[in-house]
Amino acid sequence: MKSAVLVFPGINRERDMARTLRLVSGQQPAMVWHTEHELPAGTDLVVVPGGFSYGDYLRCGAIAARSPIMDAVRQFAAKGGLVLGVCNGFQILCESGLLPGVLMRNENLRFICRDVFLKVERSDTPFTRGYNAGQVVRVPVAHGEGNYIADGETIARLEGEGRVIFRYSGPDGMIDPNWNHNGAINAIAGIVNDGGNVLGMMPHPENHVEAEIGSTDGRGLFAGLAEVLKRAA
Ligand SMILES: NC(=O)CC[C@H](N)C(=O)O
Repeated sequence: MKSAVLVFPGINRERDMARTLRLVSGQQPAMVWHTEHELPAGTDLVVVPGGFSYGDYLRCGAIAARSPIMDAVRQFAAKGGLVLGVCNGFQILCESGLLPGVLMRNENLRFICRDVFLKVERSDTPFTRGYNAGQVVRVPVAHGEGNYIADGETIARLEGEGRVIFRYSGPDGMIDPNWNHNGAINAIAGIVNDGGNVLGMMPHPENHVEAEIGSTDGRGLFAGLAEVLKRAA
């Protein structure tokens, strides 16, 4: 698995992501600075990590989305390359037009940092092969702007085409406003683009991959990706 982790000023989760990618795939990812115009040759997975790019000024991810490297990511994605965006990475993918919709301030206007439950809606994507459809996983969130929204037509299309991959749920998989900590429409926690090769999600699966840290529930996402890419190689 030849992965590339993008790095922008203010990003702070890139090392957590790189560590997880190395742990699960055995291969060290390339760290790619935002001013680069090209991805390393042979890249088969681009990861846009979490953090506070440009101090969240304007709107989370809005400035990073205009970085030179994002043109290369757009070209990579247009050819079917796999792109994963986590938290600020999800915000950057929305702001760069790679995913529809936008992440607004959390409904309670507070920064929320805690574990949440996620229902995995589909297991037949390259990102969720390590899970079963309907499985509930526990992963952390840490965001101030995780409240996903899009216009009605876009939401209907995402739902109709099965592109909502993760939803905030209760531990039993129940979708209920009480478990939707940020107020996202339809409890949406993660979506894919129309090609199914770009995934954005607010929670941080990279932080729950080791039993010593309390949970390995995030591991399935990376293990599934590593398996898909090993098979393709
Ligand atoms: N952990 C993160 O990536 C946070 C994203 C963004 N800075 C927010 O607060 O919403």
